[in-house]
Amino acid sequence: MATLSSTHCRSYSPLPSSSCASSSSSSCSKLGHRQRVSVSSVPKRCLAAKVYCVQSQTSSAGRMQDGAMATTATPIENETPFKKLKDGLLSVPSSVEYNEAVAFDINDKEPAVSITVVGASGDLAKKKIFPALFALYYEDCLPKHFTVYGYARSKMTDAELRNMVSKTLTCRIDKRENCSEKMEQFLKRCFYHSGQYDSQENFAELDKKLKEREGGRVSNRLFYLSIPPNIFIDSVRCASLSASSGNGWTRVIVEKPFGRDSESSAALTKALKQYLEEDQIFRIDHYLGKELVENLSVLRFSNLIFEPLWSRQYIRNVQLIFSEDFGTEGRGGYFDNYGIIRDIMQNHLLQILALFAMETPVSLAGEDIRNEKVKVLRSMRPLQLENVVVGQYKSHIKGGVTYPAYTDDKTVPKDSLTPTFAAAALFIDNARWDGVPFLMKAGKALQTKRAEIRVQFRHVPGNLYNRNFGTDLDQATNELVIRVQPDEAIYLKINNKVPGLGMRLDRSNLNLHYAARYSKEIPDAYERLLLDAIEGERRLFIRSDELDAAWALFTPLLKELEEKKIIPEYYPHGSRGPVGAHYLAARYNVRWGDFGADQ
Ligand SMILES: NC(=O)C1=CN([C@@H]2O[C@H](COP(=O)(O)OP(=O)(O)OC[C@H]3O[C@@H](n4cnc5c(N)ncnc54)[C@H](OP(=O)(O)O)[C@@H]3O)[C@@H](O)[C@H]2O)C=CC1
Ligand SMILES: O=C1O[C@H](COP(=O)(O)O)[C@@H](O)[C@H](O)[C@H]1O
Repeated sequence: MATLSSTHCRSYSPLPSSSCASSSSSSCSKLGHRQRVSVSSVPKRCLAAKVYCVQSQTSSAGRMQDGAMATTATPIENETPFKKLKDGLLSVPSSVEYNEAVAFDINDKEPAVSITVVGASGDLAKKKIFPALFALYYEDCLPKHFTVYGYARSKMTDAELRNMVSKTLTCRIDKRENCSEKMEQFLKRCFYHSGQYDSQENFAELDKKLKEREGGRVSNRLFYLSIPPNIFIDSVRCASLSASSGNGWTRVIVEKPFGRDSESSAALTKALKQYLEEDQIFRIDHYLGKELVENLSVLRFSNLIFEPLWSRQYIRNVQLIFSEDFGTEGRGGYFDNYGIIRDIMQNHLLQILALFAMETPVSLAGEDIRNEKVKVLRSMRPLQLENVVVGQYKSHIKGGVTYPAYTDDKTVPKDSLTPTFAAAALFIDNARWDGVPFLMKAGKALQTKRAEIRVQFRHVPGNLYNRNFGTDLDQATNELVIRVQPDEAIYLKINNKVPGLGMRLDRSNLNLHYAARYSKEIPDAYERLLLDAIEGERRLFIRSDELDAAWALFTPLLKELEEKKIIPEYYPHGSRGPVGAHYLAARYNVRWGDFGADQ
């Protein structure tokens, strides 16, 4: 089994030492019990600093610890339940079914990493989390001594979990060489424990099993809360009190929704912080793990040609577009309580906007980037009802097929007014973006599936070629399109002379089409984010003050929509969405870029 090397999975340079050291020291001071130590086995991104925090065994009861590594760890052979053999290897009790890694070398002091997927029987776990873990394993990106535990109420044996996981492991790795062998090896590292989410006793049983697998090593534990939000707190409480690591770090990935509004989000954060420090909470927004979203900063800050144009001086408007060509199928129950604004705009699109519009961070360190994101979010105007259009899809018959209405879903009330579509104009009141409309559009059951950022530039002043464009000068402005998905691409629409003796201009694309340019597959967002959480890299996770700022923008609007019972504009399933979105854009002299003839 390959170990996690600093260059294998990722080849970016480690963070500057100051960034790691500063984040470590802040968590040290907060807990009070921690001391700083140097250790040899460190996450890759902190190689330069090698500074960790250690929490003594007498730390505040029930609180999980992060950044902790045992300083004077009891020698492994004293703690391990495994029997010592010659050559320094340990054998495993026969009841333990494990792969080659069971033969622990006592000289190998690499920590164990236990990943517990809470809600392992659910949709997200099957669809995204297990496949992402497998892909990381396939790429040799998981730590040497890792174990995956599924935890949920459903009764399942280890074998049944493995069967479930193998059936749903439909990931990008599928067609690769040795996939089935690798899968077999991976599945041997997967186990299951059935328990209630509010039972300390059940989590204590899990803890016991984790300890067996960890074999007396320093244990680092990652809990992924892949469960409905109403059971987040119970699970965190029980995991914290009964199954947090005694000598390593403990981190918790929390899935959205992080509340429904400012109040409920603050209450959730407060409740989580009874058991966790902020730096142990990894609030996931999987859009931040998408390749082209990750690339936004590279595009802006490492190319001279973009950053100087990145302001009101040259940019007319920015469009953030999300559309899906299917409805809420199967998730209507969840969706009806949230709607498209909370499901997509307040998180995914707003996060992209923040990365797009933030000022240059001091460094690439997670806290520096998150500081800039918070600043730009706090410079934004809360959304106004008159700047928003909401819609809901209705049934539509096409080619003899009937596509259902949103309210045809049995888990959705017949009279639901929940928006499945929304368009909004947002504004950032700072020097860089004053007056520039940021238009967002998100919808389900539309004509296409896409997520993209469109940047429309201003007209060329005194353009010598104006007459070649006819009257529609707007058609002649440059547009930069960052196509997040599908078929990732970055292209810039330019005016170009059509070859020939005459002088005819057309619109052509300078096109960076990922599939054509890069032979390497694009990893799934969950792979990147899981690896980040294991490595303690928080850059792509949402900090609580960011979350507060995000909710502050949307909460007044959401309340008004609900209190006034605003009726959505109905649009046919599979259409381009409500026409109201065009009127909204037109009010700001904008045309949606995704509807042009040459999108
Ligand atoms: N599915 C998706 O595509 C996405 C999901 N999310 C978020 O991820 C989290 C998990 O989503 P998903 O997997 O779809 O959720 P599920 O509804 O599939 O729930 C996950 C598991 O939680 C348990 N569970 C479900 N409902 C309850 C309940 N009322 N009380 C106690 N346990 C319950 C079930 O396990 P058991 O009965 O075995 O205990 C279930 O298998 C949610 O917060 C969701 O909002 C975020 C983005 C996308
Ligand atoms: O968070 C969510 O995202 C998905 C879309 O994710 P994608 O990676 O497939 O684009 C969306 O379908 C879902 O409603 C929402 O909760």
